Amino acid sequence: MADKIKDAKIIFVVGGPGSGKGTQCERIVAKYGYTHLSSGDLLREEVASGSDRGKQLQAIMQKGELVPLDTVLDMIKDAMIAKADVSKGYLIDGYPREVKQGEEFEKKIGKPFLLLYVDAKAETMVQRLLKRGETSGRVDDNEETIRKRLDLYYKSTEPVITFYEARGIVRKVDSELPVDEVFSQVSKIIDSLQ
Ligand SMILES: Nc1ccn([C@@H]2O[C@H](COP(=O)(O)OP(=O)(O)OP(=O)(O)O)[C@@H](O)[C@H]2O)c(=O)n1
Ligand SMILES: Nc1nc2c(ncn2[C@@H]2O[C@H](COP(=O)(O)OP(=O)(O)O)[C@@H](O)[C@H]2O)c(=O)[nH]1
Ligand SMILES: [Mg+2]
Repeated sequence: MADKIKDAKIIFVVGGPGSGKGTQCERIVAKYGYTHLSSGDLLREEVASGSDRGKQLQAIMQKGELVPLDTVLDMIKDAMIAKADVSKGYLIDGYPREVKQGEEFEKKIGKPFLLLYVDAKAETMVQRLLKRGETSGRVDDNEETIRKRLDLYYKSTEPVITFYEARGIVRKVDSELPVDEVFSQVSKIIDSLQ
C-alpha cells in the first residue's frame, strides 16, 4: 500500500496560525491539481465523528497544544494513500509542526521537494484569526488559544524552517499582501521547480 506514494511529489506548507496556508493551498489545488491535506482539518474531522479518540483530540486542540506525532502522521499517510491514484502531488498543510515530525514523515513517507513558507506578522495573524473566529466555529479561534498557538509556532515550528533551509528547499512568500499577489509569488515558485 505505502508503495503507492513512494515517489509522490510533496510540498510542505508551513506558516503561523492564520498566516493564510489554507487560502493559498486552495488556489494551488485549482491551478496545479495537487491534493490538499490539512493536518488540522483531518484532526477536526476525527473530532466531528464523535469518536473517543476525537474527544481526546478536541481537548488538546482547545488548549492550543500539539497532538502526538504518530496520530497525525498516520492520518496523513492514510489520506495520501486514499488519493494516490488521482493525485498529481500533495500539499501537506500544517505539518511538520516540529523538526521531529518532519524527520518521521521522511522516514515513513518521503521527502518534500519544496517547503512553502507562508510568512505574516504576529499581529496580522491574530487579527485574521479573531475575524475568522466570528464565523469558523473553531474551538481554538479565541484570543487565549490564539496566543498559545502563536507561542508554540515560534518555539517549535519556526525551527522546522531553519532545518529545511539547510537543504535549500525553503521558499518564502509574503502573506501580508493581498491573496492574489501572494498566489502570484507561489505560482512563480512552483513553476520554477516542476
Ligand atoms: N500537525 C498538527 C496539526 C494540528 N494540530 C492541532 O490542531 C490545531 C489546529 O491546527 P491547524 O488547523 O493547522 O491550525 P493553525 O496552525 O492555527 O492554522 P489554520 O489556521 O490553518 O487552521 C493545533 O493548534 C493543534 O492543536 C496538531 O497538533 N498537529
Ligand atoms: N488580507 C489577507 N487575508 C488573508 C490572506 N490569506 C488568508 N487571509 C485571511 O486570513 C484568515 C486565515 O486564513 P487561512 O487560509 O485559514 O490561514 P491558515 O490558518 O494559515 O490556514 C482567513 O480568514 C483568510 O480570509 C492574505 O493573503 N491576505
Ligand atoms: Mg488552515
